[in-house]
Amino acid sequence: MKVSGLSRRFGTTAALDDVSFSLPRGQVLGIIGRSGAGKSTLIRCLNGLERPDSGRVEIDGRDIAPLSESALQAERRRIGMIFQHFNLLSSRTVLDNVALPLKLAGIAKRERRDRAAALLARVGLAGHERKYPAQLSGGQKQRVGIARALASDPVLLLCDEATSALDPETTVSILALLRDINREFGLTIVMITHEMNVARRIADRVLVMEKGRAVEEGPVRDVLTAPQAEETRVLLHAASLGFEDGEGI
Ligand SMILES: Nc1ncnc2c1ncn2[C@@H]1O[C@H](COP(=O)(O)OP(=O)(O)OP(=O)(O)O)[C@@H](O)[C@H]1O
Repeated sequence: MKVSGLSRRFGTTAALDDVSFSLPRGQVLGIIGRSGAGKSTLIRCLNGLERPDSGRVEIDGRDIAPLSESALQAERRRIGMIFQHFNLLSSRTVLDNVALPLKLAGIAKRERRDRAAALLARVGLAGHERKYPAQLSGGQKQRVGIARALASDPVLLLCDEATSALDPETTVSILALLRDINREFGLTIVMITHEMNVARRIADRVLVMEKGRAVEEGPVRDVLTAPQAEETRVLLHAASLGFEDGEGI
């Protein structure tokens, strides 16, 4: 994936200001920044929900920024997404939640049920197929979210604060699952988080955002051990104090 010169303004606010980075296929990128830094706007540009004012978003060599709405919809099928609050359909069973993207893609019932069941087994939820989301723990709900995101066989998985609603132990198990899936499927993952410790556990590379700008980008080890930007040092300091709610620092 390659992002170049991405900018997006809302009135006088530069939510994204000339952001560029690239990520080799199969790697995990952690995007870190405080509240308001531009992380959500960036991830929305990566899945085409937000149109940038300028710049390119190349996924598998194709710029998605200028695509028509219908072309974008097709492109979005290759991009999986998981969310902080899971976004599951409460009136559908776990199996149906995972099978839904396959239904929308026109896959026959038998096949989509088989594939959904296999994905649920892969994320550790065999035996839970007929339950409803309300009967699951937060970590189990996120496992359903991950299975659903994988259903359409994506080339890119976007994670929007995917562990922020989970307790520390569950966070560790979800990050481990995402790391396993990254390795097993060679899936490229972009994860936005306000927690340095989340990036530390899973990312190959880290991008630090501040006020719409990418102030630092590099291999996770370099960024953690020899931070170049003041904002990176502030975020690392907050993490070392075990105090990572971006509102407070
Ligand atoms: N639709 C919008 N209309 C107006 N301003 C917006 C809009 N979306 C984002 N902004 C502004 O752009 C800036 C970046 O917001 P963004 O939500 O991308 O940051 P963030 O890093 O994701 O923050 P958080 O961690 O709180 O979600 C903020 O100043 C925000 O107020």
